[in-house]
Amino acid sequence: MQKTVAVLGGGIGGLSACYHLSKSPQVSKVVVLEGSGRCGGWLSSTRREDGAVFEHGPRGVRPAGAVGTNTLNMVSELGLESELLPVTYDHVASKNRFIYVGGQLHKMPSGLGGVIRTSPPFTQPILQSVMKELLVKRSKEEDESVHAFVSRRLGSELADIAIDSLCRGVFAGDCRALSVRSCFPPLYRAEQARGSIVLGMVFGSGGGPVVTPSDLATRSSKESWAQWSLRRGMQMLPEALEDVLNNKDHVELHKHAPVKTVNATGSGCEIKLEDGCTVMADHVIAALPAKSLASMLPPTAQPMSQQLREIASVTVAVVNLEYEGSVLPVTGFGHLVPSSEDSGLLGVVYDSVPFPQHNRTGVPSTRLTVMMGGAWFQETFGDPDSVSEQRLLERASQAVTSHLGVTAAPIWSCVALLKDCIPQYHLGHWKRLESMRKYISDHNMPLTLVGASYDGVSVNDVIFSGRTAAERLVGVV
Ligand SMILES: Cc1cc2nc3c(=O)[nH]c(=O)nc-3n(C[C@H](O)[C@H](O)[C@H](O)COP(=O)(O)OP(=O)(O)OC[C@H]3O[C@@H](n4cnc5c(N)ncnc54)[C@H](O)[C@@H]3O)c2cc1C
Ligand SMILES: C=Cc1c2[nH]c(c1C)Cc1[nH]c(c(CCC(=O)O)c1C)Cc1[nH]c(c(C)c1CCC(=O)O)Cc1[nH]c(c(C)c1C=C)C2
Repeated sequence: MQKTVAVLGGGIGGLSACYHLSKSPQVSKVVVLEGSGRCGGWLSSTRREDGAVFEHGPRGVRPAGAVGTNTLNMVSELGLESELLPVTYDHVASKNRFIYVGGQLHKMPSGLGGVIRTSPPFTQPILQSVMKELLVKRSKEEDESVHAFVSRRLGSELADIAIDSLCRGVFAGDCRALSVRSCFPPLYRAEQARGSIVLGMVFGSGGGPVVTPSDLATRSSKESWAQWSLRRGMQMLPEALEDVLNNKDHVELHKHAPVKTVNATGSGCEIKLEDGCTVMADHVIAALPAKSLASMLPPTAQPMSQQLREIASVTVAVVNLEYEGSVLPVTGFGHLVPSSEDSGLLGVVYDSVPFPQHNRTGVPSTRLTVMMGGAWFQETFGDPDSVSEQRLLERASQAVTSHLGVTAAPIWSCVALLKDCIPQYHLGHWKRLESMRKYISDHNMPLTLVGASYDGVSVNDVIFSGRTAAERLVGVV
């Protein structure tokens, strides 16, 4: 029987689900309901008339692994190949990443030399921690914080500085609260399968999907791409998806359509919008933040809503700055700041280094992005609804001056407050997911969960979750 499917949320996860559903002959109609006036969610780029592009959300996608291959396959199908801006592994933006410790920038150790030598701010060679790791016993715990896991296996110095910074640079989160099992599944699996991260990396630890690469994905691995963006910014990706979907007769894409409630009927679902309209569907794919979905479910689904509400998220202030000329004292991807150095200042991306194509044309300039807040937003800036743009701009400019010695004032800036933009997979996240999915199955709910709140926050993970949901629904996997 053919199905009508409603996709709630037109972020990259919802668009990906819709794209894959729209290819199936088993789906007669797909209705996407997006609450805001644009699709794409956190993929948002400002394009200036002089050619400059500024990213407010993601700025680079990794081509590695099955999920990276899957995204490149979609990019190829969308005809975006000529718009790609690849950055290879031998590019300075891939080789140089810095951390700001003790008031100074330090290059993160990389390559064999970096692992053998003692590189400040670390007080011993990383190789020493790696050798000792082989001897550490496997844990019997079902989950552990990222900090506890790394302290136990690699020592507290790496946990306090490197892993603390990494968790801020990916989740804007606190490694003492984040779950290793859910945030870094390959690390967890390596210990479970091989008894060691190092052995897991060398011999593999199983798990993970397999995706057949397109010519584009094959080219990316032959050419050693470390990351990629698009000529007119990451927003090109949802725009291209939207174009394709708008040209399909059986797809309806509604913007300004905030969903209020979702109720299971005997044979499907009734979706009520804020404006009073009703949409009926055989199945619902919810590609919304967990908290938003929780507020839509009926009181009878309280155990499910409760679990959804337990998936926290953090607010990040993203400040784009543009400077006249070349102002950076170092060159690389950017720098991260461990929480012990300055908890409210997460890091600075040197956007002009990986993607100089996004600089304004003609006149030299430097584009930087300062990211602030995350798990430390409230203690640093107070209530997100009360903090002024001026305060955020001043804090960001100050950081550029003190960390990078840039004394000139920015010639252009943009402050964006991204409320609840990155979900936090806290300890026990895997159990919450298992229990929610069991609840859905036990109650025969015509509902699938998609998006960053569940199985990975990267653009690749979210796109893959949309595809998996669509394919499971139509019985491909
Ligand atoms: C600052 C920042 C930097 C990042 N950097 C990177 C990076 O470099 N690389 C990378 O891979 N990933 C990065 N990410 C992560 C990635 O961008 C996100 O995890 C991903 O875009 C989330 O997609 P989503 O579709 O799950 O959710 P969202 O983008 O949140 O989409 C959900 C959609 O649902 C809509 N919605 C909400 N409520 C309702 C309602 N009631 N009714 C209807 N619609 C509703 C929203 O308007 C939104 O469009 C970054 C994220 C942020 C915030
Ligand atoms: C300073 C804050 C942040 C910076 N980027 C993000 C935050 C919160 C968000 C983010 N960055 C990445 C991802 C996707 C993860 C993935 O699995 O692909 C997300 C959600 C990519 C990323 N950025 C950094 C790392 C180490 C990674 C993981 C993938 C990779 O190795 O490329 C480091 C990093 N992020 C930021 C800075 C300033 C920085 C390091 C110098 C900004």
